[in-house]
Amino acid sequence: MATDSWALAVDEQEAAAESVSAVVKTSANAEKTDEEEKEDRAAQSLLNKLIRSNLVDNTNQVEVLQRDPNSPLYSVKSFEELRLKPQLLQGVYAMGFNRPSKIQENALPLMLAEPPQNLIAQSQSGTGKTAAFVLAMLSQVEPANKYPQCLCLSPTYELALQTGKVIEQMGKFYPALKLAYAVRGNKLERGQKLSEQIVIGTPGTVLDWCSKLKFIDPKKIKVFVLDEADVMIATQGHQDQSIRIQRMLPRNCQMLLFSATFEDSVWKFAQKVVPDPNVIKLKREEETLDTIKQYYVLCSSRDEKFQALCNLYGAITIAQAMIFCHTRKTASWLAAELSKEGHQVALLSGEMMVEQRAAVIERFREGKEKVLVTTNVCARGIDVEQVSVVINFDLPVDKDGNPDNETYLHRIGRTGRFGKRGLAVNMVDSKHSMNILNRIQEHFNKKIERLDTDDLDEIEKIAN
Ligand SMILES: Nc1ncnc2c1ncn2[C@@H]1O[C@H](COP(=O)(O)OP(=O)(O)OP(=O)(O)O)[C@@H](O)[C@H]1O
Repeated sequence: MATDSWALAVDEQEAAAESVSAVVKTSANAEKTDEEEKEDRAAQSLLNKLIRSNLVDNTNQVEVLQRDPNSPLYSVKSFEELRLKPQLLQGVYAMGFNRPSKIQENALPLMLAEPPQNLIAQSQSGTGKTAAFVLAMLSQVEPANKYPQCLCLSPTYELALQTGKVIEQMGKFYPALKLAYAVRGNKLERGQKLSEQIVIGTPGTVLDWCSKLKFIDPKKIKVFVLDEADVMIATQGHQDQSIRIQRMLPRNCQMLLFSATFEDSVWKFAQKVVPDPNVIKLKREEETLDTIKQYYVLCSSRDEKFQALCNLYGAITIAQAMIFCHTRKTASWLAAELSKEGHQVALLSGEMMVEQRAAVIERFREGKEKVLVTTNVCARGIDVEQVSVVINFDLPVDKDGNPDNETYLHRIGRTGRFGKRGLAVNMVDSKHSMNILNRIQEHFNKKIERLDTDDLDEIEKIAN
């Protein structure tokens, strides 16, 4: 098709699509609001926890900023060096941990020092932060004392439960140790005092339990952990509540704060909650487009995009692919069409409960399905490492309709550790999306080649 008539056709198509999307936007299936995006951060974090069974590798150096720059930098290569109580070491080994993770190497000696040190630590999810602070809590707790001594704040009930599970596993050789969940809906009788040694909960309920209801005596807390600080501050009110709780704790209480990211707002918050901190940072591995072959295909309609996709599948062997769509509606349509063609398709959709989403990703990861169709919001922050083919059925744009370069990079980029070659195919169906594609090319200064999916020889070539 000549470019002009293509452009004309897609303009008409786009105008029609826009009127449809206006209807979609006002319906319950509308694109996400900022508020929902914030909730998503908690969901994302939970998803990562649910599907992760191993540590995430990272070859970046750990950056350590010690409160006392004169004290020697101490790092451990084994858990024995930490002189943990025997039942704790037993717990660590029972979890299958042989040696400390990269962040644990530096964080554990600081956290277990005498006197215990305050710490702010940032590293991407899956690098062993939870295990590290659970170890710090368990090494200080006195199971014989029947009152709360360690307090851990989590942004949501579900995240609190996940941390609780780690405490239970790691602490299983402490028979007298008990754990309480300070979460909404967990009602205690007035006047009661908690006997559990570790309390984990969400800021609102913990604050009530420490102040109004007095179930916990904050003055007896020895270790205070604030987990997922970046998710925490995204939730209305959590920041203030956390600060109010922190103010009730004794001066010598150890304060620990963990976050996967470290934007300015998190850093400011961290400094308010953790006095005299040591700071540990582990940079996320940089993703690059260097090992990726990038193409675009010109289409004039959604059906043509689908046809192009079928042609790709007909010509090359694709072990596993991830396909990104802009809306849930397109994603469900595409998944249904691909199933009709006989593909084993998994659909990741925003309506699903977080556990259902985790199950879908898990199955895909295990190779039970070969194609994963998803919207961007659903898959943000989730690494499915083995995927070598990524299709942008719709290009990633932000809410103002500008190219979302960061998402583009995250969808198709590879880090050093998965430096395998990959293939990315972008479907372009309007002047507008061509413009987005051009801006993405400019941003990364990387050429995206045109691919004619009607030409089988050409497709075969790209696979080699
Ligand atoms: N030293 C270790 N050796 C082996 N596995 C470990 C070690 N430390 C943690 N793990 C495992 O690695 C995975 C990620 O650890 P963990 O949950 O502590 O990371 P995290 O940084 O807290 O992640 P998130 O931010 O998602 O909570 C878990 O399955 C955990 O059991």
